[in-house]
Amino acid sequence: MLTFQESVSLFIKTFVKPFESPEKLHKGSSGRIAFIGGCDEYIGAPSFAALSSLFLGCDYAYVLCLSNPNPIRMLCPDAVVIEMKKLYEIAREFEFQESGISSSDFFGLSSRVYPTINALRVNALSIGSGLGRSLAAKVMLYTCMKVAQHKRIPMVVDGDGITLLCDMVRDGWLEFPIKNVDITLTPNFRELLALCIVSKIFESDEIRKDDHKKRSVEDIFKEFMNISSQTFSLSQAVSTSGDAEILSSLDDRLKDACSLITKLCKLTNCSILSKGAIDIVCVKEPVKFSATKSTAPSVSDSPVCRTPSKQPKQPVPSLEQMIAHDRDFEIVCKPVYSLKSPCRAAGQGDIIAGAVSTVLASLNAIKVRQDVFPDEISKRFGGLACASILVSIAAVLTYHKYSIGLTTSDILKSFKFAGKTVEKVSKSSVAFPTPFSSLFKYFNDAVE
Ligand SMILES: NC(=O)C1=CN([C@@H]2O[C@H](COP(=O)(O)OP(=O)(O)OC[C@H]3O[C@@H](n4cnc5c(N)ncnc54)[C@H](O)[C@@H]3O)[C@@H](O)[C@H]2O)[C@@H](O)CC1
Ligand SMILES: Nc1ncnc2c1ncn2[C@@H]1O[C@H](COP(=O)(O)OP(=O)(O)OP(=O)(O)O)[C@@H](O)[C@H]1O
Repeated sequence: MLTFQESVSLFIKTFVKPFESPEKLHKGSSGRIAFIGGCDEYIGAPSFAALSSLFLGCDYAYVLCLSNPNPIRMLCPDAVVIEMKKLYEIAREFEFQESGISSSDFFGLSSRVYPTINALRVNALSIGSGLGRSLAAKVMLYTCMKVAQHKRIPMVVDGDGITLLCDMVRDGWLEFPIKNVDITLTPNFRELLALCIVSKIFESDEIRKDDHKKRSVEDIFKEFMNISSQTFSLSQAVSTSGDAEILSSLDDRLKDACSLITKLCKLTNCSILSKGAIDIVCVKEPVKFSATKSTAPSVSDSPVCRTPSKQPKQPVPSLEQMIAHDRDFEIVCKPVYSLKSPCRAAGQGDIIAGAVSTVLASLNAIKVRQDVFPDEISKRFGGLACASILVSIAAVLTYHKYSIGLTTSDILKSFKFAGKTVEKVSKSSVAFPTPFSSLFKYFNDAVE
């Protein structure tokens, strides 16, 4: 297993490798991604995600939105924007019904949109940025899971997508662990807490046993958020010294957060990039699809709407059962130390979702990179941590320029130089593994 810094550096080295032989490239070689997001309220979020992916080298971005597509087309003319408003309108009728929607109507709606999503030639799906929480959004989430499973492509679930996923598990429509779909979750603090609640992590024996100090998981969460000022300085020290492995000096509470996220990863069977003052990347072995034709993700036959207390038919297995069942379940979970911008402009999470999707699409699209890494986990870890670091650096550099006037659109403009930075670092003679200070310096040079 590679160290943190080795994983990130190797990812940087290999990320731009295909560009060395451009004659072999064609449109889409470096990633084709569909972003499913955007509703009447949120136009910016899917545009941020799609632009972030295009800026990091993705060749082709689709946006499938539940609203009028024209504003997104204006914001993001480089993306192919597909309108799914009809689904929204049909589903809305069911939302007004007293009894909610029946399972057969739900699956009916899903099968109406399945052909549209399945027809897209993509290496990854990314759902949730500004998706809203309508019934149509839920149908899109379920349908994307089916498509991702059928096409055997990675799927990123962000923002409202995570909230809907939690709702569906709570209402008995989906079960954790999610099987046969390669999902990476990118929760913010609130979404992480929702995932923990719905996965019943708080009830697992392992958590109770671990929690000598009898703190509730909510307390651990609060402390996790409160450590930001301490870990912020540690993070800065790591970034400048280039030593990302000073885990011995890690705050105990950050260790708690890592162990919690590792358990969540096991319970959900999803990789996780948890966003906050310190991003935490938790990567599991990518899904091994069974050789036989896969079935849809398990969804029970119960109504999907207005049944908040509906329980899953089968109880979620305990952590011990899962570990016993999945003996070779390998997981790496580490905090990502990086300089952070103190300005919390909304939409930064959407940029991360775009970057993460690009990394996963590119790993999926270009098989040659797979030989360079000793194992799948290091490769994925390097990619996700790299995405987090690049967005953070872009935010810091832009903050230095605009101070509190910083907006997410400004960060995106800087993020356009992430690709150039990665290319320069990969071609430079800086030591391997690359110190983060070098990454920062190259990014700064590129932006200026
Ligand atoms: N311009 C746009 O179109 C934007 C759309 N967005 C989308 O809007 C949807 C909902 O996101 P929202 O940001 O409204 O909802 P969130 O779930 O992120 O936040 C809801 C509330 O949770 C609390 N919260 C969130 N993070 C917290 C933290 N770290 N510590 C303490 N409390 C915290 C805050 O009180 C916040 O108002 C998502 O799909 C997202 O992608 C956002 O990305 C913002 C920008
Ligand atoms: N307290 C913080 N201090 C410094 N940086 C932070 C803090 N919280 C989040 N960030 C940075 O912002 C990024 C996005 O996290 P955030 O919690 O804003 O996600 P989000 O809520 O999904 O964003 P969005 O506004 O797009 O919905 C993180 O990955 C991190 O780099």
